[in-house]
Order: sequence, then C-alpha cells, then structure tokens
Amino acid sequence: MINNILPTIALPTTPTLSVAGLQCIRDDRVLFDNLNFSVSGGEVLQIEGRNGSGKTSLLRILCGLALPTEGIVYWQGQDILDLQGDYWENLLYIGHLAGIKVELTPLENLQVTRALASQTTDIDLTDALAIIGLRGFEDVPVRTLSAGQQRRVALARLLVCNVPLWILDEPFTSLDKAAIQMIEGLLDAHAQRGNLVVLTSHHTVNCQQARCLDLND
Ligand SMILES: Nc1ncnc2c1ncn2[C@@H]1O[C@H](COP(=O)(O)OP(=O)(O)OP(=O)(O)O)[C@@H](O)[C@H]1O
Repeated sequence: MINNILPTIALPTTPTLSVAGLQCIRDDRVLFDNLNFSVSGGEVLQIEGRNGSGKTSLLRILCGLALPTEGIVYWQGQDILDLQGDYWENLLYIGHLAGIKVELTPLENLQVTRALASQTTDIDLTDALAIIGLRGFEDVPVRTLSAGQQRRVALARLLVCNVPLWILDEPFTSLDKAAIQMIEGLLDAHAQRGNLVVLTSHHTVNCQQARCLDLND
C-alpha cells in the first residue's frame, strides 16, 4: 500500500550523497575526524553513536546548515556549498525540533509545507493526515496534540514533499510501535524507488535497505 502512496520521482541519474575528510570540532572537542562515506539511491543509512557523539551535528552539516571544520559534502559529485539552492531543492530535513508551527493546525502546517516546498506530490492533504494516523485531528491546533501526534504532523511532510533525499533526525521519537512500522515502510518504499535516506536513531531501524555508520567506531 505504501508503495502506491509515494510518487515516482524522475531521477536523471542515481542520486548520491558523499562526504570526504569530514571533521567536526565543538568547544575544542573533536566529534569526528576524517569521516568518509557515500550513500546512493536505494539506500537507507542509519547514523549511530552514543549521546553527544555528533549525530545531529553531522546531519546539520549534510544539510548545509552548519559547516564542518574540515572536509566537503558532495551531492552528485559537486560541493553542496557551491550548489546551495540546487542541492536544497532535493532535500527534506526533519530535525529534532520537528519544524512545525504549534499554533497552526495539522492541515495548515501541511499547506505551508506544500506552499514552500520546491517539489511536491499531489496527495490530498487530508488523505496524507489520515495515512499518518491523524484522521479527526486535521483542524485542531498542533499544540493541543500529544508528543507522538505532533511528531506525526512533522513526518506527514514525507508524503507531501517530492524530493529524493530525506535527512531525518530521530524520526521515531515519541512514536508508538504501529507508527514506527509505518514510517519504516515509508523509508523502505522511498529507497526502493531509487531515493536515499540518512537518519539517526538509537533504535534498530527495520528497513530492508538499511546499513549503519557508527560515529564511535
Ligand atoms: N552549536 C553548538 N555549539 C557548541 N557545542 C555544540 C553545538 N551543537 C552541538 N554541540 C555539542 O556537540 C556535541 C554533539 O552534539 P550532537 O547534538 O551532535 O550529538 P548527538 O550525537 O546528536 O547526541 P544525542 O544522541 O544526544 O542526540 C555535544 O556535546 C553538544 O553539546
């Protein structure tokens, strides 16, 4: 079923995100150094590591929201700092703070997403909320929802944005078992369509195409 929800994105080539010689120093502490990896369409890369090891810092660098102290992030072989908007239009980042407006309703949040996103699906927004488990909560302020429901509002953007690269920071936080399975299904379906996912999670991610990178290794 999930396979039928997500659109097919016409990709000219296999999308690839790679990093070379990445280093991150925070307050004189080296979080990671000489980090090299590549993730291509069809893959789900899970970044692991203990609290404070630099997972969120790495994701922010991959998004171009923070700079590494050394090294380069490449999208399709080009430095993302050179690409800027040409990179960001391929990317959906859902961070710790979820990026939702709590004064707005779930429906209004998705309307904002659709208005601002570079490429969107044509899914009916009410249907997207139903799929994500928020039927009946479309029109209430997000601040009145539970933590798990608020996380679902944030994750509903996966159904609305039509981009190849998903970067997700702890997407399963506050979700119940059924919601975790549903999101894992979305990740699998996204990868099966030739797209890529980079995520952090302290839990084992149950995706067919998942592989792990441990920052503590
Ligand atoms: N803007 C910042 N300025 C200074 N230090 C920072 C900044 N952002 C993060 N740090 C520090 O960098 C370290 C790594 O933080 P980060 O959030 O990347 O870790 P994490 O692996 O995602 O942790 P967690 O598993 O707890 O979410 C922490 O010690 C944090 O205090």
